[in-house]
Amino acid sequence: MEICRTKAALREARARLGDEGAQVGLVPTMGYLHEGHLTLIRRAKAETDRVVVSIFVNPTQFGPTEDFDAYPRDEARDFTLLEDEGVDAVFAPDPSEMYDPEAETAVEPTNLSRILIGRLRPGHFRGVATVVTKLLNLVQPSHAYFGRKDYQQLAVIRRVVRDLDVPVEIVGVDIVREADGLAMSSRNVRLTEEHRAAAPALHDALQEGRAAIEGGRTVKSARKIIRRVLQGAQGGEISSIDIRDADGLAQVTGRPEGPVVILLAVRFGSVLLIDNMVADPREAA
Ligand SMILES: Nc1ncnc2c1ncn2[C@@H]1O[C@H](COP(=O)(O)OP(=O)(O)OP(=O)(O)O)[C@@H](O)[C@H]1O
Ligand SMILES: CC(C)(CO)[C@@H](O)C(=O)[O-]
Ligand code: BAL
Repeated sequence: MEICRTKAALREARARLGDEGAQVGLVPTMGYLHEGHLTLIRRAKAETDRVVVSIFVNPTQFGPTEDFDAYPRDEARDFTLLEDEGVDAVFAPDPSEMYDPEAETAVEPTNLSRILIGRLRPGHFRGVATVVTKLLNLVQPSHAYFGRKDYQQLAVIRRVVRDLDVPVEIVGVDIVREADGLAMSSRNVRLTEEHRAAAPALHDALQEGRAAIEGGRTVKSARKIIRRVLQGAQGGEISSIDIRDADGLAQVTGRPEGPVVILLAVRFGSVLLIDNMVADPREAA
């Protein structure tokens, strides 16, 4: 596995990997890898000839009071895991390598990046869209893999690629969960024992919300049910409960007629957990 610290080293590795028209899969991550990340990597391995993983805790997607410094990191362990998965190259640059201090260009879908998580984390999706665009330009993959756990992020990236004619196939991968339903996330290690025990309430609430929508309830009624379940989570502070059109994330009211996505954000101490689930009333029993 080639370890690339600079953009120049990455471009050289990419040229070698892409010989004879090989298809290249890119899996962008912020490291501290878990089974969710490994599932993305295995999918990339199955669908492409060569796999590049990036590990970069991107400072520009964190707000000034957010957890950039506290974000968990363990590069040595990550490299071992990637080696074991048969990854061909890893890109792990310092922020100073990634960003020219004089850069003045950014990428941001104007509407999609300002709703939902974009309201909770102003500037977040501008940071994500810009760094992902840079990674796509550097690696020039045929396919790039993203988790559905970050549902809005996936929508933002699809929008960017479509609007800017980026020649890549974006692949969404289902959420990988712990046995008790909690969505895997690098930030889960920062939960206290009490908060960790309460956190599966997000998954419980999503399941109840989905059952309500698929049972013909209105959005308002489903939100009420979800709120009640989340209020039982000791130490959890509800940041947002949203039920939106599953494709474009437009607002939905009344009784949904097509697929919707239920999006939750709950704060436990300084850790913001997010999760989501699609509900389709046409699946009603
Ligand atoms: N449980 C999961 N199931 C599927 N994909 C996941 C899961 N967790 C993360 N991913 C995906 O892995 C990629 C890298 O995510 P990232 O490195 O931010 O990990 P993370 O666990 O989401 O961390 P955090 O949410 O704490 O920032 C993203 O595309 C993300 O959606
Ligand atoms: C896509 C990403 C690697 C961009 O920094 C990040 O937002 C993440 O890990 O989901
Ligand atoms: N996986 C989302 C990255 C972030 O929370 O910044």
